[in-house]
Amino acid sequence: MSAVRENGVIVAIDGPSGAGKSSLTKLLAQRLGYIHIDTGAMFRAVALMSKRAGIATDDDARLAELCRGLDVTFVRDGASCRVLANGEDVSTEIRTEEIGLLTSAISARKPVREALLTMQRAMGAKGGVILEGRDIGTVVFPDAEVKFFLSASAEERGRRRYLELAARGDSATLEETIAKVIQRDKQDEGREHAPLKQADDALPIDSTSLSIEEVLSVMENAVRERLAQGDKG
Ligand SMILES: Nc1ncnc2c1ncn2[C@@H]1O[C@H](COP(=O)(O)OP(=O)(O)O)[C@@H](O)[C@H]1O
Ligand SMILES: Nc1ccn([C@H]2C[C@H](O)[C@@H](COP(=O)(O)OP(=O)(O)O)O2)c(=O)n1
Repeated sequence: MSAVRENGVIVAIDGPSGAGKSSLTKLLAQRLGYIHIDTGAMFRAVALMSKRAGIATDDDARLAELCRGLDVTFVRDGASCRVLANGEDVSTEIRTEEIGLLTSAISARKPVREALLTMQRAMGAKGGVILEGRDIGTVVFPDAEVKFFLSASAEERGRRRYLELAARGDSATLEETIAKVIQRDKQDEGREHAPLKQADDALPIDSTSLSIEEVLSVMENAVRERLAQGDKG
């Protein structure tokens, strides 16, 4: 394991859709005073911009060009965090189910992964960060000091998404939502470049029957233990 970096350790949180990555990353970052990097939001921003530009999901040349001209940044807004694509606040627009599925397809393309990999490494290099995504512990920061692989059953993840959608007034059924979660798992696990998979040295957490508080406590303890080891780790 590498020594603790300038601003603290790097924490990697990977796992499938609906496992609780975003919620836990946000809470853990608050507890530790760390920066939260939602890499899914970065891929979502690319997907949104590609849709607006009418780029086909397999047009690697145009996707590469799009990524070259795209700057994705995060700005804090009270307790929440806004996502800016070339300065435009796209936080709400990137969160639809349609963009979620498109993102899953776009994020399988090599030029998109390469462009965002460079951005993510630059954002996290000094430590004091938590990155959440699919390939943080395996590809982006294989030397991250603390790695979690957060999962839950597809039924439970679908149920959580369904509740979120219903609260937003969306009419999707529970069955449809579970089916979409399973479809996204297949796409994310089956792709050639940086597929979703658990790093060998990640701590697996199955949140199916754990509360958010319980998961947070496991994660916080693991990070604090690593910090207490300091440079000896
Ligand atoms: N352990 C948990 N128990 C119950 N609900 C949870 C748990 N973890 C997350 N949730 C809820 O599930 C939904 C999806 O969580 P989210 O953090 O967006 O997952 P991900 O980022 O992995 O897709 C949210 O509504 C969140 O509040
Ligand atoms: N590091 C990452 C993060 C997300 N992705 C892809 C795979 C996912 O299907 C989409 C959307 O990810 P996001 O984390 O925003 O999705 P959920 O909130 O888990 O539903 O992006 C990726 O390939 N690599």
